[in-house]
Amino acid sequence: MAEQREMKAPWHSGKMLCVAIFFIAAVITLVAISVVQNKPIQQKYKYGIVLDAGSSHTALYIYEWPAEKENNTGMVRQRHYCPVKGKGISSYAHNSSGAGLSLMHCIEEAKRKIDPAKHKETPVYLGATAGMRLLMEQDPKSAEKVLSSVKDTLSKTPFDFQGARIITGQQEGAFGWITVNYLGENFGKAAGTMGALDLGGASTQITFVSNQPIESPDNSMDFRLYGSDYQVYTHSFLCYGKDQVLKLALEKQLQSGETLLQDPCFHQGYSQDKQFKDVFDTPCVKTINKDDSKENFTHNGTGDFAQCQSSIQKVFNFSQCTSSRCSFNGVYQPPVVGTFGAFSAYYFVMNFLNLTGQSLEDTKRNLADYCKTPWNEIKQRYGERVKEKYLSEYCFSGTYILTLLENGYNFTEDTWRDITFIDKIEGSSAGWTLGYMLNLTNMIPAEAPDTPLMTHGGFVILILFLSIFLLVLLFLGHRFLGRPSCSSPKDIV
Ligand SMILES: O=P(O)(O)OP(=O)(O)OP(=O)(O)OC[C@H]1O[C@@H](n2cnc3c(O)ncnc32)[C@H](O)[C@@H]1O
Ligand SMILES: [Ca+2]
Repeated sequence: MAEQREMKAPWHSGKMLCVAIFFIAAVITLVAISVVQNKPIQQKYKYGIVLDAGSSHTALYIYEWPAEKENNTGMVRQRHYCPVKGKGISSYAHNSSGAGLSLMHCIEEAKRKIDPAKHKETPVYLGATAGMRLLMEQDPKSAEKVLSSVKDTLSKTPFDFQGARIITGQQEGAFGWITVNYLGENFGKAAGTMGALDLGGASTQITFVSNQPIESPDNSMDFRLYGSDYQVYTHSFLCYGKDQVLKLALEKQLQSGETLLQDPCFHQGYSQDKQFKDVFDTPCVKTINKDDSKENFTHNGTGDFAQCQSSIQKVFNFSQCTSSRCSFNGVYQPPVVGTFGAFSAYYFVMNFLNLTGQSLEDTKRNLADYCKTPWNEIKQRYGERVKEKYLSEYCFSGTYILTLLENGYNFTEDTWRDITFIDKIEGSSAGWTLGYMLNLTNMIPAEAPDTPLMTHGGFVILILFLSIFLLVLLFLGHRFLGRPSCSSPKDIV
């Protein structure tokens, strides 16, 4: 017995040491595997640049996303925004080289914002919208020259230039819809998608998933995104952006050949001399100035919301419709359904007027009060912080937005509550640019990406659990079998 006891002590401590070493080695190995396999030590980011060459101005957006997760919904975020100084590229029709030059400041900013090691692999796209569509209609040679100028500038940057083109109204609407639903992480979810309302300077888009079959193929787009099928209704109204509609409304009031215009959409006390050519010199205005002996007219305000609304209604044609139902100008539109995000000028204007989140009735009452306010008072209240041109036009723009939504698209007191005026979602601007880039970089899969079997945290817990289980197993083995598992044969005598 004494001999046996003497033999057991060294074997016992040797075995315990052996078990401990085995356990520690197992934990280290498994945790190392978990770190290497389940989570990269350093997140690698990728970047993409889109220039939105709008009718009123150009803006550069930088997007970034973690390289390993580029197919997951909601991973791409806006990293930087740079507004180009001056007007949109279509304003360079008579000085085309200026169009490319105007982008340089934002390109330099992008070079500083993106790691130089990533410049070569960063795609850059330019998409032009309604301003260039109109210029292409009016003066195609100048439009081509402007496009060449921006292509020339962008191809000389260190980035991977992928093209500068005029996008269609359908694309503009559809990519805006993709952007808001990608950022809202609505794809592949049972709750459904959000419609998109974009109001620019020269065109406006409405895009949503209808609950009825779409009667007109021109207004229908099919997508399969993240494992779900979507049939989207979309329409872009060229000339119904807020700058062009202002011209249409002035044209209607100037038709009598008057040189004094009493405009209910501008504040009482507002008075400016304006040139006829600023109203008539656009392909959106089909009539010509009948009396070209006069260059100027005086634009006075009378500040009357109800009269302003009737004057704006005249720019819509509600009488002809060859489909079962129309919005305006004979364009087919199914009834609006679901929630809507309204961005760009919808947001700028309604946010300034403090008219977001109110009922349709309250919105109208408050806008009527605003329009009634004399111009002097408006200037005193806001003149310091808002550009005078924008300030003078908010009554007109707000009334146009209400008329377009209520009389144009047929939103009612009820469905008005489904509209949210939005600027950004999770820090990224609502607009077509993100959806455009996601599409061109193939970052929206048709099927839902495979979900990882387990989260990183879950994996580490599993490893720890397995380690403890191993330890218990070894302990029980020692206790009941009484055999050392890693001693040398010499020890077991
Ligand atoms: O889509 P298109 O029609 O090509 O035009 P855009 O892209 O240039 O149009 P934006 O959405 O940038 O702007 C829409 C309009 O809102 C105007 N705008 C921009 N900022 C504004 C602000 O703070 N307040 C009022 N209006 C503003 C701008 O001049 C345009 O007339
Ligand atoms: Ca736009």
